[in-house]
Amino acid sequence: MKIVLLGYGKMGQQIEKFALKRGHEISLIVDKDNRESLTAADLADADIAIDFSEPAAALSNISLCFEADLPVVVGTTGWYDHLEEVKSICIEADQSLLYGSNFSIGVNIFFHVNKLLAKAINPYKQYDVQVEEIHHIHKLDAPSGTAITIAEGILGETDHKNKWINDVVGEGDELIAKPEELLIESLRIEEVPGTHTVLYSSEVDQIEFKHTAHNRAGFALGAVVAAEWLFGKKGFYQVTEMFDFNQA
Ligand SMILES: NC(=O)C1=CN([C@@H]2O[C@H](COP(=O)(O)OP(=O)(O)OC[C@H]3O[C@@H](n4cnc5c(N)ncnc54)[C@H](OP(=O)(O)O)[C@@H]3O)[C@@H](O)[C@H]2O)C=CC1
Ligand SMILES: O=C(O)C1=N[C@H](C(=O)O)C[C@H](O)C1
Repeated sequence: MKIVLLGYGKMGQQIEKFALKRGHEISLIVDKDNRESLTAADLADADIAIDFSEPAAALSNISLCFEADLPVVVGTTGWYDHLEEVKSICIEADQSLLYGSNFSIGVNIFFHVNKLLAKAINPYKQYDVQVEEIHHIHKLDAPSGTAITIAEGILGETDHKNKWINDVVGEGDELIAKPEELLIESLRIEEVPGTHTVLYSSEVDQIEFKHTAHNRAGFALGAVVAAEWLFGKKGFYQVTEMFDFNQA
């Protein structure tokens, strides 16, 4: 496939390596030198775009791909307040988009087991639940998209919580969650690629369910595999739809 990379930072550069290894061609890299002048015509020659840019850029990049009739895989997080709006536009305009807060296989298994765990613990009211995410200090959004997906997975299976709230440790006063609120605690530490933990605590014990990314390779390979999966399809998809264990 001829791939356009929208964003050429930490992720864009790793995605390029995996795309080339899997026999694809990078037909255009959009970075700070050409992004202001980019038009739909510049994308005409490509088969698919992969966007790992930044929260404020994702919506305009998606619009440009739709205008160019170009399927797009969106790994950028921090724009999910607009998800329903983008979904409607995508479907009405007969376009193709796949998005995911996390493309690694490990985290997608984690998403699946997280729901099973929440369902199993739901009858036992003595356990309170909290989500913790740790990322590098350059991250622009909080909570992480992955933490939001984890929290939504728990909210779908528990009777004890009705919404998530976010506390960024060290920013302002510490936020104390009400019993019905699911706290997502965000920590920013040096160059951590991404660590997510779900904690169930009772007076007598604690259950910890944790995923630690050692590097960004799993995210980057997953994004290329997602592009291969989306190519030739029409419609609006989430990365979870690529995995058989979610279809049961
Ligand atoms: N879904 C997943 O599996 C994963 C998602 N992510 C998400 O991907 C995004 C990018 O992460 P990461 O690569 O680490 O971040 P980086 O900051 O390293 O890279 C982002 C790049 O996007 C560029 N950029 C800014 N605006 C635009 C634009 N309008 N068009 C194209 N490029 C633009 C930035 O350029 P400049 O610096 O010049 O402004 C920067 O080079 C984040 O939202 C992150 O949360 C990250 C890892 C995994
Ligand atoms: O910004 C990052 O680095 C990451 N972002 C994604 C997120 O917000 O969940 C995925 C991964 O955790 C790394």
